[in-house]
Amino acid sequence: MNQSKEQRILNFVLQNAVRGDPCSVVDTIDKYCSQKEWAMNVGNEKGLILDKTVEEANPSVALELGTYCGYSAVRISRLLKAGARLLTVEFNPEFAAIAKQMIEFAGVQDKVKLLEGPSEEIIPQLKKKYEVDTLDFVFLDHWKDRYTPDTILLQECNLLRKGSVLLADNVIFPGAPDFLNYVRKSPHFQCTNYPSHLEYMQVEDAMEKAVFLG
Ligand SMILES: O=C(NCCCCc1cc2cnccc2s1)c1cc(-c2ccc(F)cc2)cc(O)c1O
Ligand SMILES: [Mg+2]
Repeated sequence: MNQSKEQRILNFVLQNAVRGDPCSVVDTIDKYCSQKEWAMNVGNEKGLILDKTVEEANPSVALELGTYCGYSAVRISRLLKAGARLLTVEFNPEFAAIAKQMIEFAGVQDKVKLLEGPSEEIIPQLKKKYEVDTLDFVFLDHWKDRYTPDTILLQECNLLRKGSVLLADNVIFPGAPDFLNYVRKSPHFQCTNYPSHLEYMQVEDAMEKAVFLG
């Protein structure tokens, strides 16, 4: 049975990155995906925007929607302070299995909890089943048409507090126009746009930061 692209990315990391070194895992995925096979990791250009936003938020509890191969889970968790944790949600079992191995190879497994399932099922379980009070940081990188309903669901589940930071990938390409409309029109969010490019391509993209005002 021939391998999936995601399995080839993982194998390249296992053979070329340094075990226990998150930066080498991130750089090795970027090397593979820019030189051999494109894949939907946030990439290094938008990754630097993600890094700065995470460092500024300095979250104790972070949520990522859309794990994929674990690139941004490794990228985010390497910046977390002692005792802080990242909950990352993936819908596709094959991707989740790859991400689990990627996270363990990077040595960040103690900071990351990988949850499998659709966001609309997982979000309402965060408080009781996963002992979350409120979320300090949320990275939206899953189905683009779920950004808005899941932002509303996070509010309905009382998971946001004054100052909670949402950062959304791909608001230009593939695009999340309804999300941009929603957060920019809402009196409950302070928004900032960060123009960038689609990972590994020269196509325009952007990230949107939306800080919850309570
Ligand atoms: O679709 C994208 N990401 C989402 C896929 C994850 C599906 C999930 C749903 C779900 C539901 N609940 C919980 C967890 C999850 S994970 C995506 C696509 C492109 C792209 C694709 C083609 C192209 F030509 C140019 C860009 C670039 C990107 O950076 C992306 O992020
Ligand atoms: Mg993305």
